Amino acid sequence: MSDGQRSPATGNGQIVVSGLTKQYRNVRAVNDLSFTVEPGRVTGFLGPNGAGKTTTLRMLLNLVTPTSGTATISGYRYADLPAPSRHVGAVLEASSAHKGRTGLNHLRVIAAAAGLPAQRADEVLALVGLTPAAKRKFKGYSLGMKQRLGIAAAMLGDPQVLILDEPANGLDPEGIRWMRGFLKSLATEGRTVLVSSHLLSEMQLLADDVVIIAAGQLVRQGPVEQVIGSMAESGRVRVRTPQTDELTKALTELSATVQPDGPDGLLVTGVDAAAVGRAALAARVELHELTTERPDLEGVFLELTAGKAGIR
Ligand SMILES: Nc1ncnc2c1ncn2[C@@H]1O[C@H](COP(=O)(O)OP(=O)(O)OP(=O)(O)O)[C@@H](O)[C@H]1O
Repeated sequence: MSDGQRSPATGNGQIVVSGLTKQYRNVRAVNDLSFTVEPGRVTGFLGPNGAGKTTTLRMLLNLVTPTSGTATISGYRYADLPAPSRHVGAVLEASSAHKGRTGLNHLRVIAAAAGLPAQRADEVLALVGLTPAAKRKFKGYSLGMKQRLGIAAAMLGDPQVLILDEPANGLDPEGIRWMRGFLKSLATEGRTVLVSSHLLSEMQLLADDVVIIAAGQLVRQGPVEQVIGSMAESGRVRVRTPQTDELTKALTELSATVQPDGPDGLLVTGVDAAAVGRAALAARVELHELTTERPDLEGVFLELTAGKAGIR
């Protein structure tokens, strides 16, 4: 609450997912998934379409029953938290509300149902910058305003933990920038912020940590820079040369993997740019370009999830 009151079940805000599995009739949506999410950080939950992100978040929030495994928030299963709405705020899809209701009234109704003071509605509207639209009807809200209203509702109980499913969906660049600043500031206050997304470039700007899943399974978890760095070691070298055949032969002898890239280009993995340059010199091959490609999160993500069908 704004007066600093916290739920008795506040705990540390850590999220622990352990051996979590969800089997639907024909689909194993989540498959023995384990990861942790720390307070004071923004954690990006990444995966291609159908990877199991939404199912995992719904299991965390007790909206879907796991087939096996556990998901806890501050040591409690969501259903066992004494005052869940004061401990965990969630935005699972763009906010829906009674079309004729104003944004402020929408929040007041939710606050009343959760036993929170009506004044909290005004406070959270201000928090998300919607005060000027407080008295406007929901049906006139833009998608960006609806997203903000959803976040405002999630913040009513001043939660330690915030869970958002694709919050940047449909936002314009200004809205995305606002969201980024807002979520970072919540983490700076010591809250746990877990955000699912397939917008990898956005996650690179927003997240401190990432959890990457594909086909229901963990692919990689760690600080963004570490995940990118671990891939950078096996980064690609781009080469342009009029003598592609000679260079391919020389590099293959070094056990490098060489792929053609246009008529005079090669993409080389398994050796660094210096090794490619030395091999070219030794083989008297003329080089027109020699570049190490530093992978960004998008590249890491595609590489890590390659071959794992997202849609199952
Ligand atoms: N209620 C359900 N019944 C049957 N299958 C389901 C159900 N919910 C999800 N699935 C399937 O489980 C898999 C994971 O879906 P989920 O929505 O969790 O993925 P996601 O990573 O959130 O994907 P997206 O980014 O597309 O939202 C998909 O194959 C989906 O079709």
